[in-house]
Amino acid sequence: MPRRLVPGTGVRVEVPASSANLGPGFDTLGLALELRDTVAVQVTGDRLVVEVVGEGAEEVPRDASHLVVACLLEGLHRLGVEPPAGLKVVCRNVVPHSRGLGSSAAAAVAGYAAASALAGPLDLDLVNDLAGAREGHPDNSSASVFGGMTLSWVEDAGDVSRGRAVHLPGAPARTDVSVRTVRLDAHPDVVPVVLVPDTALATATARAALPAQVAHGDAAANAGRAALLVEALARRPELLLPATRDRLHQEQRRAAYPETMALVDRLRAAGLAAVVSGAGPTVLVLATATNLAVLQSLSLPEGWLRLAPGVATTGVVAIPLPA
Ligand SMILES: Nc1ncnc2c1ncn2[C@@H]1O[C@H](COP(=O)(O)OP(=O)(O)O)[C@@H](O)[C@H]1O
Ligand SMILES: N[C@@H](CCOP(=O)(O)O)C(=O)O
Repeated sequence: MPRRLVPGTGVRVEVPASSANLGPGFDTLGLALELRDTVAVQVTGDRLVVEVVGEGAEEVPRDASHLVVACLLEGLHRLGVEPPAGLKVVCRNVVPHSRGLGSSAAAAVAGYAAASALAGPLDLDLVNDLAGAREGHPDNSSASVFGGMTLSWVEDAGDVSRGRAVHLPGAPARTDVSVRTVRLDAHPDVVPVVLVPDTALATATARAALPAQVAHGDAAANAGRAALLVEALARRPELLLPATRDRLHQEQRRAAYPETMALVDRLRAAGLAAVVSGAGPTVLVLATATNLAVLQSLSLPEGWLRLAPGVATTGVVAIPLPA
């Protein structure tokens, strides 16, 4: 028998943006950024009301297909909670959409976290699993869930250690993946700076530009750089420039974001650890106290915005709302 939520029950969720890949850590590494979307959910009378202010307000739907709402309803269903007859969902969006700052992952995390917190204590592992499965790559969503720097991987369906899978009678088939994450603190000298253009690129479009196969040498080179990057980000920021060299995805997507790659090339030539943020077109610079002034002295192309949001050391939080 599904549980029912009492009208008046509510929760406010705050979820950080993320930058994925960080160069060679394709689909694996993420860094949470202190730019937060806020979603307030209240169980009400008889209909769904969705209000949106801020980023994406002109574009996103106001019905059950809204990404936060869809994940919220799916999460409740998986947790054996009857979808309430009425819901008010108020979204205050700060994370730019389709720029490579993990807005869709943040929205999914917000929806699943709200469901989990309404059903009981917030279960971060469950949220990580569901959001990673929905996104199809766990790098952004894990950073939004746990904060800091995250290393995520996916267990195979047959792996006995797959852990937190949820099977409920009547629920849709569970995904055949289980997301695992290790969270690390970035070195305090690392200053993430994002350079955000005024043009959008859907992640799905950028993923479609990737080749189906990669050369063994490129894969081996990336494995080495990704391993080095963990050490550079956590303990030795002076190694960030070589550690952020990628051979698996950035060059392969150059045609999808030529201005982004031109900027990455220019910044790297100036000694800055610049990479494409996620699937672009934003550029992420992992600056340090020693080279921040160089970055600040460089001009940006017309229409680009420079932000230094800082690392979000905490991930998603859920705060109960008074009835
Ligand atoms: N806060 C949000 N609320 C509703 N939908 C969102 C939200 N954030 C992102 N989306 C959806 O996700 C799309 C962007 O996802 P995606 O292409 O993966 O880019 P990003 O790099 O920003 O995650 C938006 O066009 C919108 O459909
Ligand atoms: N690993 C993914 C990351 C996508 O990040 P987003 O912020 O652009 O959604 C990829 O590179 O495709």
